Amino acid sequence: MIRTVITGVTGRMGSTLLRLARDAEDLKVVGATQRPGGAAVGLDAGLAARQGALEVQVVDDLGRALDAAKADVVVDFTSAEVSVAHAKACAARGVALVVGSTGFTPESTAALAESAKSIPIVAAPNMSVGVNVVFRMAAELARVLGSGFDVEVMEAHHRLKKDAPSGTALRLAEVLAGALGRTQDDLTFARHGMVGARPAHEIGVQTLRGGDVVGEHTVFFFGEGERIELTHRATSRDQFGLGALRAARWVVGKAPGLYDMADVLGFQRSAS
Ligand SMILES: NC(=O)C1=CN([C@@H]2O[C@H](COP(=O)(O)OP(=O)(O)OC[C@H]3O[C@@H](n4cnc5c(N)ncnc54)[C@H](OP(=O)(O)O)[C@@H]3O)[C@@H](O)[C@H]2O)C=CC1
Ligand SMILES: O=C(O)C1=N[C@H](C(=O)O)C[C@H](O)C1
Repeated sequence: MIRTVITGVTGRMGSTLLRLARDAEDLKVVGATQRPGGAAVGLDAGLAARQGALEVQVVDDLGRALDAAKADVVVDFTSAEVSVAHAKACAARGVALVVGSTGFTPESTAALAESAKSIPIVAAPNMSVGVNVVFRMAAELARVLGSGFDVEVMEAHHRLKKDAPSGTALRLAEVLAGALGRTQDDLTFARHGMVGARPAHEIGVQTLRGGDVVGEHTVFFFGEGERIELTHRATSRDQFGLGALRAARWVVGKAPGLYDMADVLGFQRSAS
């Protein structure tokens, strides 16, 4: 049994993860957290996530949850800032970590990498198998099509999403830039006013927000007289959750390092 702690259990992903983990035969949920002052603190985690009772009490501090339960792994979908603090709590106790949070800055990424010097961490902006295949397909298309096609990324998410563009769209843009020999400086995140003709080197990233959209990403390759669109549509959060639990099984017992879903899926080996 892999002893698992889920953070942010009343969140959209936290409650999804709790349901999927309790249904998994090889995982045991031994801890659950919510932010300090959250209404679920002190309640049964299953009931707090609007599911059946689990007999695990929600606590407001990951360190305390880890001290109370001998955990193998923490699965964390909260926010970048909170995930950095959670990584420190895991590093102090030698517990492996899976991070799905997005909105990382270069500073928070560096802080996560610091914790990954003492524990194995899988961090990925999108844990679905489909999206990770799309990353590879997008890079391949960009390489094959080359500079004759204008590349744009568009993402759509529900109205409650806090960060923009999505972590997935940012990763797509980085992957495309890498494949085309371009850099972060070539990414354009908004256009408004007299912006002039589109420079060939640009990679545009556009954000839509509304309703209950789970997550949609399209890469457009606009050519002369033709275009290619590569789209992934998530219609359920379960694929993110199942991917995260696959990462949780994989990461336990690995050497310290910062890993990606590509490592989990066997696409590459790139601990840093
Ligand atoms: N990698 C992937 O595949 C995916 C990544 N994501 C990312 O995961 C993150 C969460 O998304 P989502 O579930 O939709 O967001 P939610 O806002 O629904 O969930 C986040 C939860 O974390 C809780 N939280 C905040 N601070 C703490 C803390 N200190 N300790 C414990 N819990 C805390 C929040 O509580 P409260 O609301 O009370 O503040 C909330 O319940 C986002 O960054 C999102 O982009 C989402 C889907 C897939
Ligand atoms: O916040 C979300 O909902 C999602 N966030 C991730 C992102 O920012 O890429 C992944 C997924 O699309 C859902």
